[in-house]
Amino acid sequence: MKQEIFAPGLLTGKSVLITGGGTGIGLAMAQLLGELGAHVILVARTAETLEEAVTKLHTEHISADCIPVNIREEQEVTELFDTVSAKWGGCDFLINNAGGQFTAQALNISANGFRSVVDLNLQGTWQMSSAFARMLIEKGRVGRIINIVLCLQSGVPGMVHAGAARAGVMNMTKTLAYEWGEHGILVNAIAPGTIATSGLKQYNTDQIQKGVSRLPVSRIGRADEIAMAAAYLLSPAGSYITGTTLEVDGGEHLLGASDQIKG
Ligand SMILES: CCCCCCCCC/C=C/C(=O)SCCNC(=O)CCNC(=O)[C@H](O)C(C)(C)COP(=O)(O)OP(=O)(O)OC[C@H]1O[C@@H](n2cnc3c(N)ncnc32)[C@H](O)[C@@H]1OP(=O)(O)O
Ligand SMILES: NC(=O)C1=CN([C@@H]2O[C@H](COP(=O)(O)OP(=O)(O)OC[C@H]3O[C@@H](n4cnc5c(N)ncnc54)[C@H](OP(=O)(O)O)[C@@H]3O)[C@@H](O)[C@H]2O)C=CC1
Repeated sequence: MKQEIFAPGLLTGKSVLITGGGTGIGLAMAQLLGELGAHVILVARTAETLEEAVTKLHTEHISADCIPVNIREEQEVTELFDTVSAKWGGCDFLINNAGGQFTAQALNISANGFRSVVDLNLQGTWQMSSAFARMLIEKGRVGRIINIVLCLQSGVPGMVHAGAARAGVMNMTKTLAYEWGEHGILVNAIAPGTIATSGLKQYNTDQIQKGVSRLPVSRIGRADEIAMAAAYLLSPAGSYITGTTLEVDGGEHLLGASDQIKG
């Protein structure tokens, strides 16, 4: 199906670095962008998971490599881009997909609990974006960034830390699009709704089903539906789009806070 939507070889000659690329939505993006000809570089903390993903992609004739990195660690991020520069001369696209949180009522979240989620979703995304842009500007190359965020229009009950962090990323997306436009760097975000991945295992299945049944498109989303949005933004069709957040959520952003799950 995907091959019928996007032209074969659409991304040949391009390379894309995907954080959280060894699992779920990140792996689905690696698969589609790789099928379309891109060289994919997967980044996450767990080397074993990354290596399994790369092996799988190689069996599908996709050009893939991986580098274990914790995006919360500034030094590791700096070294990552040194390696990407030295090995491949840089890369064209960055997808900030790594992220997550634990669910808890706001009153049960400590300062450190809040900080750990902000560190991952906001600070980590900032560190990756900043290092990527510096690399491009130094090399005189253009590029694109996609930030994977969260559907948060009505607040995010049970995930105050993640909602706040992702709202920060959505605003950062606009500012960086503005500031880095002159360097030929496009910056956009995709806000997924509820997407069937192993990342959902920490949530109650009945609650997910209940939430999903209230959606205008009353089914759970698929990881490849997020991947197709990313392919669109990274293709020549996305060349005049910057500073926007694309909701791929079956209409979840139209629901009120009372329709959402409490932590
Ligand atoms: C409409 C349809 C709707 C459908 C509804 C479904 C919508 C789902 C939408 C989103 C889906 C996804 O994101 S899917 C992606 C899922 N993947 C993930 O979330 C995994 C990512 N998680 C992580 O990496 C980590 O857990 C992360 C959150 C960053 C924390 O990492 P750390 O190693 O720093 O964590 P720790 O050291 O263990 O803990 C740090 C502090 O947090 C506290 N802490 C940890 N768990 C806690 C908990 N459950 N409750 C309170 N506090 C907690 C600890 O006590 C520590 O605080 P102190 O005790 O004070 O020190
Ligand atoms: N599934 C859903 O319904 C939704 C998901 N999202 C977001 O989409 C993204 C992908 O989620 P999904 O695929 O579902 O779930 P996953 O749990 O599979 O994805 C999270 C990925 O992030 C990586 N990661 C976590 N922390 C770090 C870190 N500090 N440094 C580097 N990598 C890290 C993980 O790998 P490792 O643990 O090896 O580091 C993992 O590959 C996440 O940001 C998630 O919040 C947003 C809305 C809905």
